[in-house]
Amino acid sequence: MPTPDLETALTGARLVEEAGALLTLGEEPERMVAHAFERLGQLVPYDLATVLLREGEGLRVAYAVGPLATPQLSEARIPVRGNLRLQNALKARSRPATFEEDDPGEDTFHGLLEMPHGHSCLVAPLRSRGETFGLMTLDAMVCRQYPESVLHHVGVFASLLALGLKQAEHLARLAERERSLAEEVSYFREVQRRDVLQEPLRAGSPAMLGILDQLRQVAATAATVLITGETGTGKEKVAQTLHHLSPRRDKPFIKVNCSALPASLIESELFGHVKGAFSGAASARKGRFELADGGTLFLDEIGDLPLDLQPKLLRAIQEKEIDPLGSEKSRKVDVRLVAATHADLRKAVAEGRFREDLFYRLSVFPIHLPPLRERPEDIAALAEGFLDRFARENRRPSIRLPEAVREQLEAYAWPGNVRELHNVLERAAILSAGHELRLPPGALPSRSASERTGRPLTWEAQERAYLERLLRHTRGKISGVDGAAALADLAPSTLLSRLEKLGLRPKDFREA
Ligand SMILES: Nc1ncnc2c1ncn2[C@@H]1O[C@H](COP(=O)(O)OP(=O)(O)OP(=O)(O)O)[C@@H](O)[C@H]1O
Repeated sequence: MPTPDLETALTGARLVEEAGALLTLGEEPERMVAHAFERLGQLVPYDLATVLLREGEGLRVAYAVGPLATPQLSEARIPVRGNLRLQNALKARSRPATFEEDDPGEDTFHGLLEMPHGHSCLVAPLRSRGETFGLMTLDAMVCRQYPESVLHHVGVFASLLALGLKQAEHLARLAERERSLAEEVSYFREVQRRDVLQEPLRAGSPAMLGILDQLRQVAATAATVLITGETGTGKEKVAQTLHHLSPRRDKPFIKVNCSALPASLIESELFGHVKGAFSGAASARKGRFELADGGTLFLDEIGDLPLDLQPKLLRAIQEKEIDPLGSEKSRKVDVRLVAATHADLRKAVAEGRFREDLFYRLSVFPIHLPPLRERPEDIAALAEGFLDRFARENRRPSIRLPEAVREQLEAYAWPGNVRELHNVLERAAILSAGHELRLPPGALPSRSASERTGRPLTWEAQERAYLERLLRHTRGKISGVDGAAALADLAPSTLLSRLEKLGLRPKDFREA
């Protein structure tokens, strides 16, 4: 028959063994603490068991279990100042201690719980790497519940509990870090994918060649650049080119479209947020400013940036510092800012929709992209670039741009600018079977004279335009009284040979 002391020692050893197993299971911390304390209760009964973690000058109730664990206790703050027992327990070399609470002022949960005079308490330090990061406490309503003999086992239990808590904390931090890294990696993959498709800026007109010169000069500096121009004129292309010409080319080029995001999201998208900054912010997130650190941040449609965010952007540019949402600390960022807009920012300033100070700060180096109709000399270079890319991407032999088609393209007004040119050429390339580009009928919607450039068409382009209209009118019919030859007052064979010379096929107009 074991003596009571021996029995306590055996139960203690078993308990510590079991608690050790529970605390290294890698369970979610709440469950782990609850399970471990349940085992401990078999050796040292309690009405309240808690884990108190150091926070600022005091302690915070992180976990509380047992019949006395009221909701009021959870997350409650416990002052340490003026409480000698807690101060001693938190000292570097403190050991688990038991005492009877006779001075209500010394009571750990004073003001939170009503405990009888002289009830039993036990406090043990929680340590990691030599630092006491918290305390574990046991309280029982009755007197003399905790004999000195259990202190050793409670001490070993507390060490295991400390290890378990720290492990849980590290695992959570790792998981969070992994999640945020995965997000960054997928973001950069996307950016890189776009960069791989990156094509050089094409220029043939004096205006664009001049802009290219300006880009080379300003690229070397850190100056903010404002690019203006109609939609589709190549503002983003120019911003990318600036980045590639600059010493920042190996760092990220990050784009934010200020009009694509709801106003409520732009702030956190640009500047990031800390965990819990707003409901739904389950974890911290880096903003685009930080993602662009060392590189270039391209703010497209800057005219749509909400007025109340404009001072924050101004501060980011001037102080090179950002304040993530919910954070008390500013962060330094080294970002080259390029902004673009199709809107008239001066007008927006005059109407009070855009801050004047921000406008001046952004337009240190303005670049205006003229509409494509004002620089037809770019069209051949652009078209050849698009056709090369199309052939490469589709593994097709290269497609030539016939002179007559080029002239037609140059005579068109391009309301959608370079983007429209790209789309028209892509469609034409798909429909052209041979090595020469053929514009399908109706590829360039005809516009009223006032919408055109005013530049007279060449003879050939004029002839093509006429013949296309003619064939559309007769739905590809050549002979007969209502055929195209009769209407044009030409012999059918003459008409056919002209059509052939221009690469026009009557059958293309039949279904049109
Ligand atoms: N000079 C150029 N050389 C080669 N490609 C160009 C050039 N200008 C524009 N592009 C191409 O034309 C398309 C439209 O250009 P981009 O997206 O840069 O225009 P944008 O002015 O930023 O348009 P938006 O105002 O609608 O955002 C893109 O595919 C772009 O790569």
